Amino acid sequence: MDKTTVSESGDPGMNTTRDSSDGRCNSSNTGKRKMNATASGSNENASASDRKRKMTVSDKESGKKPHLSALILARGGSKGIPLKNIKVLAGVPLIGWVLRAAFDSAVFDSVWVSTDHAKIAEVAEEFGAQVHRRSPKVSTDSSSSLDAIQEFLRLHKEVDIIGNIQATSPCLHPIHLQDATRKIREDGCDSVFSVVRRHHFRWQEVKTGGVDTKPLNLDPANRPRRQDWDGELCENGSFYFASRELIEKGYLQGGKMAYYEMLPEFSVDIDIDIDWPVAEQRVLRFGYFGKDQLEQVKLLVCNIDGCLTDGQMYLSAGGEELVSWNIRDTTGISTIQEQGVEVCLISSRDCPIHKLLAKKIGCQLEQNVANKLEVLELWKSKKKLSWEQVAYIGNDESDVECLKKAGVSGVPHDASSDAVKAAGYTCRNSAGRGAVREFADHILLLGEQARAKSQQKNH
Ligand SMILES: CC(=O)N[C@H]1[C@H]([C@H](O)[C@H](O)CO)O[C@](OP(=O)(O)OC[C@H]2O[C@@H](n3ccc(N)nc3=O)[C@H](O)[C@@H]2O)(C(=O)O)C[C@@H]1O
Repeated sequence: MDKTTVSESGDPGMNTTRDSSDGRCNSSNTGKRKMNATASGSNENASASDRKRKMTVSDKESGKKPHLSALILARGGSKGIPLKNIKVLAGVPLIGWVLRAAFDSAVFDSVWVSTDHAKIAEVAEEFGAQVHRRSPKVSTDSSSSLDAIQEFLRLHKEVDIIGNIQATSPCLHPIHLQDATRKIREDGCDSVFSVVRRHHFRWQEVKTGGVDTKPLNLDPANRPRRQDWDGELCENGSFYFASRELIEKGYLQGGKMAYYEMLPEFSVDIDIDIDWPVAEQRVLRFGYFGKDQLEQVKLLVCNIDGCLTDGQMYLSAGGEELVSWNIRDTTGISTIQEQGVEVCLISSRDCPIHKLLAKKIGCQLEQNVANKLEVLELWKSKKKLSWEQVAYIGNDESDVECLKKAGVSGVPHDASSDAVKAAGYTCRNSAGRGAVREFADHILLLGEQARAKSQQKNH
């Protein structure tokens, strides 16, 4: 059966659409804004064996807890945006955003990325996911998500339920996945998918009878005001949970269905390249930045060479060493200092110009450092800070340990691959070309989020 048939038979959102096509805008219970199971729990497209199988999903009799796998599909051949699934969005490769939410939700028995591309596999493993190397057959432009999920299930017999999370919706939070999982595990749903409520009047294109269009979900003689209409539920593409049995039969939605309503600010769906900058802004405001971001950063330590400078050495004819830096970066440092974050500079070299620079921008400086972590630990304990209050930006192997320890860590775009792996944030800008400014902005934004979160907690 195709997707349309499935939806028509059971999706409460689709029922709203159908009823509205003759001008009636059907009300649903808006009190249940967050999560709403199919009211009747009816199983219009499920056979008797489907129902029996549902027992298997909840596995009440055997007592075995069904294995729930998060599965992120990330093929390499995306058309609009090349290698979209690992393109860095606000400092994190696209799949990283949803992988972080999946792990922190702690609801999955396993977390997988299905890919046909070596680099995507590498990034997936860096984020802790297991990798399913899928066949080229389910990786073409015309292969559907369902094809790829079915292939995964054929090769992973231990999995009972799939939570297919789309990387193209990066504003996902652990709470969304926890709520959806409850619908599966506790309420016995066979499938749950995410939606967003929209108040769009839709018109159908008509090609016959001299008429161009007809209304699909409104009566032009009686146009409802937004506040008098509950709107419609639209798939927002964030996730689709479904039991093995449903998927094997060719459905992602069916059986006892529930939808999970996400607020519009979390409903991002990157489809084409112009969506990217909008998604970036959205994720900075509403994305999930991990569990440990509630502390305000109090100290930023910056490796001078290869972060503040571009790592180039200049010599004058007289043999004098010259260093250049970018005013954007020093402005970033001043801005963060004004916000109460102390900035310290560190370098493995000894250079008189570093001293002048540090004095000019009012930073403590440690030069000739053989072990940067030792210095970082010393500053941290002298200033009585926790690691969560320390941010570090570095660019090469000697920075890796500091990047791993600091609560907030960043690297310029052109940092070494070891440093990139160890850091939480990869700047769009390169060393000496605005990376430090960008990282400072990132820290300030995290600070805003921390403040917002603690205000929410206090209310
Ligand atoms: C579950 C499902 O049907 N997902 C489809 C979604 C969904 O209908 C919408 O998001 C709803 O808003 O639409 C598509 O969405 P899109 O093509 O962007 O794919 C979503 C994510 O899944 C990966 N993918 C998809 C298919 C496949 N065979 N392998 C994959 O790795 C993509 O790389 C991307 O990260 C579409 O626009 O064509 C195609 C997707 O297949």
